[in-house]
Amino acid sequence: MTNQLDKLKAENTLKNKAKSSWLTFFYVGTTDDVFSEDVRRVFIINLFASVGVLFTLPLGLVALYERKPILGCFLLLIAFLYTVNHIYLRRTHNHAFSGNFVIYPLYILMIYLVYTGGVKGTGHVWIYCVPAVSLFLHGMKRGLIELSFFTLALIITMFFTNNHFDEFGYDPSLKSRILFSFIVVVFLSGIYEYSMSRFNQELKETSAKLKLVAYRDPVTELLNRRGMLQRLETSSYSSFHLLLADVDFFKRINDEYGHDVGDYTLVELANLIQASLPEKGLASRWGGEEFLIAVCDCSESEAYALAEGIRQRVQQHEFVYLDHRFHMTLSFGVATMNESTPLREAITLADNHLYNAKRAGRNQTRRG
Ligand SMILES: Nc1nc2c(ncn2[C@@H]2O[C@H](COP(=O)(O)OP(=O)(O)OP(=O)(O)O)[C@@H](O)[C@H]2O)c(=O)[nH]1
Repeated sequence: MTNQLDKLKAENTLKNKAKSSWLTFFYVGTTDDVFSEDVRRVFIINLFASVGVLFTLPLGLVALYERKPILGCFLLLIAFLYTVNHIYLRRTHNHAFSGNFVIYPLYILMIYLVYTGGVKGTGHVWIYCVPAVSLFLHGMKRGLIELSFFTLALIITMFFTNNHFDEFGYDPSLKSRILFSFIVVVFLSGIYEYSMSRFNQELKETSAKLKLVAYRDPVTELLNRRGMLQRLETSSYSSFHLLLADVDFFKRINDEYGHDVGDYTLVELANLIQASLPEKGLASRWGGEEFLIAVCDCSESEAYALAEGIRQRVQQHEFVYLDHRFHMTLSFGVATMNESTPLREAITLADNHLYNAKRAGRNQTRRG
């Protein structure tokens, strides 16, 4: 039984690995934000270019074998261009330029196929992939403009040039059927692209809103505990100072004036703290009436001085809410996070120092 479970687990891990390397190939390593329009375009270009190589390479070889050197070389050139395109995209992630690499050779190839008839007069059957690729790569506006020009080129090639279409014994009405069915595909692809980009936009907005709710405190609009931890844990700084502040006797404000005044006090305190922060300082609402501040690029004494500055500023500030006027004070605990003191340990230290500040009578700053 355990053996079977282990086997199943190993199989799943292998499957996941295969899946992620497959995705990494098409996303060229940019799978972090799959809602991003840029990432979506990179994915589509790569997917299309890869499918393109899969088709143009064997068809090019077949064309060469059937002694159609121009068509064969054209197809092989496209297979080569699409392969180079993947390498270029992988290195630069520049999808705007890379998209042109995919679409313009495709337009030319399609017109060429319609003009010459391709292999045994089947060239025109490939034009239906153009609308989807064009709209995917260039979006609605530019895609539709380019498709109008392409349709015009198609009309000229089919109806006004001495093309090879008639050589294959097709019914003359087939040309107009090809044109109309192509326009229908343009229309359907347009609808699909429009709904996809709207859906994507809404998904992005919802995701941004959810992130805001998940990482921000709605009362003070500061980062909340989760947001602050995420910022600190992913910070590129190997050392910073933590200033943990707790409002003294905050319960009395709620009890005396009500919860609304309590909320107003928290907002006012958040504003005072934000206004006192240095350029690289970060403030958060750590808990009920606790604020955690992080500062870097300064000495421990400077971090202590900052805590004292905020404490004095708050002490001198008069809080006014309707006809209520009152003063508040803060107690601070300061600690430093560095190579020898990891983040969680530094937070605990700051908390201990804050506790000492409270025990020593409040309205003061303590450090190690
Ligand atoms: N208005 C309001 N009150 C809050 C909020 N979050 C926590 N509180 C209140 O904050 C108060 C914290 O009280 P205590 O933990 O006893 O601390 P304190 O009164 O500040 O006293 P010391 O910390 O010991 O100086 C409680 O009454 C909570 O209800 C909030 O979002 N809004």
